[in-house]
Amino acid sequence: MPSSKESPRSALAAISLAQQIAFGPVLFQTVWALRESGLLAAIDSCQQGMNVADAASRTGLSRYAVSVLFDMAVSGQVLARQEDRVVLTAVGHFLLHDAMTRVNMDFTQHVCYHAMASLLPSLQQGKPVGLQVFGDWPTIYPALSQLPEAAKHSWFAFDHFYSDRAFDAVLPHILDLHPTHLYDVGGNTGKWAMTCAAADPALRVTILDLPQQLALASVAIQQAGLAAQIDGHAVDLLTETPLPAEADLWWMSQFLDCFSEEQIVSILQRVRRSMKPQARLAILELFWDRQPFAAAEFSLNATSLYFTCLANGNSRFYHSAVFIALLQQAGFRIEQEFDQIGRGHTLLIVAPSP
Ligand SMILES: C[S@@+](CC[C@H](N)C(=O)[O-])C[C@H]1O[C@@H](n2cnc3c(N)ncnc32)[C@H](O)[C@@H]1O
Repeated sequence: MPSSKESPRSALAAISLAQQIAFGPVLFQTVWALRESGLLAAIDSCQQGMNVADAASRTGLSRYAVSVLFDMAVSGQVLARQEDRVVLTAVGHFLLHDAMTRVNMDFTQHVCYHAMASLLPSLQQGKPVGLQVFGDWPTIYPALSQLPEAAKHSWFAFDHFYSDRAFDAVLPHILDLHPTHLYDVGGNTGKWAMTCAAADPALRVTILDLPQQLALASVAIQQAGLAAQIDGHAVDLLTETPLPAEADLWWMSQFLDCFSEEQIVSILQRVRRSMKPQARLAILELFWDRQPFAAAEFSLNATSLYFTCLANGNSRFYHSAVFIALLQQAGFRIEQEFDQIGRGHTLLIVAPSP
């Protein structure tokens, strides 16, 4: 995949990439069918590769079905032909075995695929028109607990895949601040709250989130036996409801990217007004400009369009300079900054400006 800084070198390479884009959804569904039918795994298990007849008898698919899948997958460089057999290419190997690729494909198929056909009207109207695939909701957040099972599972797996890996890496930085009461703003299913509570039994954690999310989180917290340390505060951060003011550390992980620039400034200004003078705000975010790999930048920019089409119509993964300017506009200054936490996250420790 060329990065945003490279273009295909020749006209032939460029028109070839253009065809891959033109038929991109077809290749995606081909790989999905290969994976879900068990064909990718079956081919992987045969050292000598697999021919059409063997593949048909292993999967119950017709020879016709196997042959069209094989031909497309060879053209898409997922499979390679060796005489009358096919083997997995390196791309096919990652499509089958790589956990990140699987989580991304599941999210694309179960959450985004049908909705993305409404990208243009979503952009034109500034609303997540694609969300209508799942029902009549203003944003995806109050709908999360009621999505169809496959979409719900894939949404949470996608969200957790990235934040879980960052949580372990970021925990020592947070414990270094010696918080006594932490507000986990947009705490979702309570994973971070539970990670912190388990790491420091003296720490109190309050999750601030929409009531629907708190209901999901409280079940997990009860099950983990951490209800004495973790409580919840139901709040819609997009309303002017007063915020609690007890915490010495406010925490926002993959939260502010759920909002537009104006909403981010408004939320941060309200948090700043509620913060105790010595309190700090820790922000864990993904910035597309701080990714070391072109594929990571590509994935973040693709996910921004999920925000456009399905989440709320006006949010995105930001360029770090844009985001930092919003922090400053809301009256915060950066005290500490750590890049490459987990899978491409950045941790910002910020304080209210004097
Ligand atoms: C992308 S999830 C991040 C979850 C978690 N912090 C993590 O790092 O995995 C965003 C969270 O923000 C919450 N949220 C979205 N809009 C909100 C609002 N207007 N008020 C309060 N919470 C909101 C959602 O319910 C969800 O739990």
